[in-house]
Amino acid sequence: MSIAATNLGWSVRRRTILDDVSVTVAPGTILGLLGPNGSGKSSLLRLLAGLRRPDRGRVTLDGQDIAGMRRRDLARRVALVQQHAATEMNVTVQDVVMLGRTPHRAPLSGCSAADLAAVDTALAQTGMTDRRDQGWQSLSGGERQRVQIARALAQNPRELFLDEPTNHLDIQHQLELLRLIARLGLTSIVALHNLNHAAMFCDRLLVLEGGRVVAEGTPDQVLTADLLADVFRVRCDFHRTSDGRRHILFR
Ligand SMILES: Nc1ncnc2c1ncn2[C@@H]1O[C@H](COP(=O)(O)OP(=O)(O)OP(=O)(O)O)[C@@H](O)[C@H]1O
Repeated sequence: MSIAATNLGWSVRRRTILDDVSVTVAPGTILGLLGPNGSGKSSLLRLLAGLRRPDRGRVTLDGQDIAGMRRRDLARRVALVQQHAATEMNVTVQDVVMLGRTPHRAPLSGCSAADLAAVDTALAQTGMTDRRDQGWQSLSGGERQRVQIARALAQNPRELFLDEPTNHLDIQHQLELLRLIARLGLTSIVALHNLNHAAMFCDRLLVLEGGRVVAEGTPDQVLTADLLADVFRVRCDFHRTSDGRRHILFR
């Protein structure tokens, strides 16, 4: 297993946000994290990326507990794109993407050829090459989202965690981004609200409700009429896409 979490629990001021959550993701596969608003998806991603310590349970990377890893070592292999990632300073797109190289650079050293090459590749992968000199503040919401993803890719992660990465993107860019994530072949965990995109692009799905895991498995196993009614409070029919994927038709 590349990443595994066992029996994670996290509470804030005696309110339980995550309760007994276990997750494993096989190397090179995509796990879709689903659940209604407030079910704990972002909180779980932050625990998995080591930004918060769980109160109970542990997260391991290739069997090593991340609690014992140096922050820099963790940042060299795990990248998290959070919702509403903001940068207040007056910086260019290239500057933001270069931030992804921080864990790979020696303190106070300049950019190496490898740093510049990684930034070029990340800009190209996200279709932002021709915006590299544009100011961050002047970008649209969708463009900012793509730049944040470029920053994560410049980090050269082996594990990539994305919190609703398709927010703000038009449909073409939503699909392009999900195709890109699938092509990268990284171990990815992606919180998504679009259940059909989850069925199209994820190898496995994990559904949270009230901070607990209520379903886990392949899209066909998880996206059932009963689960959609119980957890998401919607009624639906199903259809198969030409490539055999489950497609939900909401009533
Ligand atoms: N630092 C915090 N302090 C207090 N409550 C928090 C904190 N972080 C998260 N919560 C609460 O935990 C619950 C889960 O939040 P989280 O953001 O993880 O949900 P989510 O599934 O990502 O939601 P959404 O789909 O709306 O983005 C929410 O009720 C939220 O208010």
